Amino acid sequence: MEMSMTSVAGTHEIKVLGVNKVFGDAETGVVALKDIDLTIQHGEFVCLLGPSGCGKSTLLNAVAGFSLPSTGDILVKDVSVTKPGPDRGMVFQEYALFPWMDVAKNIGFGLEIKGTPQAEREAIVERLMQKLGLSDFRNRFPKDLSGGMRQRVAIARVLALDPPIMLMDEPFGALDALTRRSLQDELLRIWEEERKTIIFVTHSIEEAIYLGSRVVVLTYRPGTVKTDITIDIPRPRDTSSAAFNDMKRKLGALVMEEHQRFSEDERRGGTFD
Ligand SMILES: Nc1ncnc2c1ncn2[C@@H]1O[C@H](COP(=O)(O)OP(=O)(O)OP(=O)(O)O)[C@@H](O)[C@H]1O
Repeated sequence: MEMSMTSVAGTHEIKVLGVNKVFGDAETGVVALKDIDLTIQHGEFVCLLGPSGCGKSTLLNAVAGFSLPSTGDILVKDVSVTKPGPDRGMVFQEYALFPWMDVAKNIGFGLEIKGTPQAEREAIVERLMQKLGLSDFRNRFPKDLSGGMRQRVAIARVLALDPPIMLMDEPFGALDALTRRSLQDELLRIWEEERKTIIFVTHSIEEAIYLGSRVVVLTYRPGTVKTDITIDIPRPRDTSSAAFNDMKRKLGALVMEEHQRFSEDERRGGTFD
């Protein structure tokens, strides 16, 4: 499968402007994010990378509108984010499926709430089940699915609402290596076909380089932008190529610096959790 690097860049979609986030008291609280500025264009695949506690989820949740910045602003298409909205779909690591609904119902649930007519709803669910290889599992319940299948359902459920922006918080973190790679490939295919803007949180340097058109490395507390780098390795990316490994070394050194700060904090019995 030939994949090009071309995304429909040009129009900015998300602007993070001087964002700070403090949990707790302004004086004594945890500064999770400090002076974050980012502009993300339509069609970019941005990976947020960094060790535990550097504020990746905090930043993603702020873009999602789940937890707003203490100061600064986040704009989506020039409109300030104040709450979650249908333009931003979130996929979590923990699947977040409804255990009492089968696969087809889980995928169609958001459409049902939205009042999409049944015939249209069924057509969308059908298309997504085919796209994600779920057709044979349509009547299964989440408890009878593997982790990889559950995550496919979670992705299909977000895609059903067709948000231009997908926010993904370590969605493949709990999967084994082979399942993870096949879901990464499916996500890339969907990104290409559906022209989504994706912000994807990961701990994994290899995953960030494999997926991202851009990788943003955050520093360990307070979370600031340490590096913001375009990944222009041609797709499909060969993880054993020299270019891939050069990038891995470069980003690995940067992430390691932050990981050491995290470890020192941990040794001091630090305040992280
Ligand atoms: N609700 C909260 N109350 C207090 N502190 C919080 C809260 N949420 C996050 N933090 C703190 O903010 C910092 C950033 O947390 P965040 O979860 O965003 O990091 P992360 O990079 O996503 O880490 P991980 O990869 O472990 O999820 C951490 O030090 C964390 O302890």
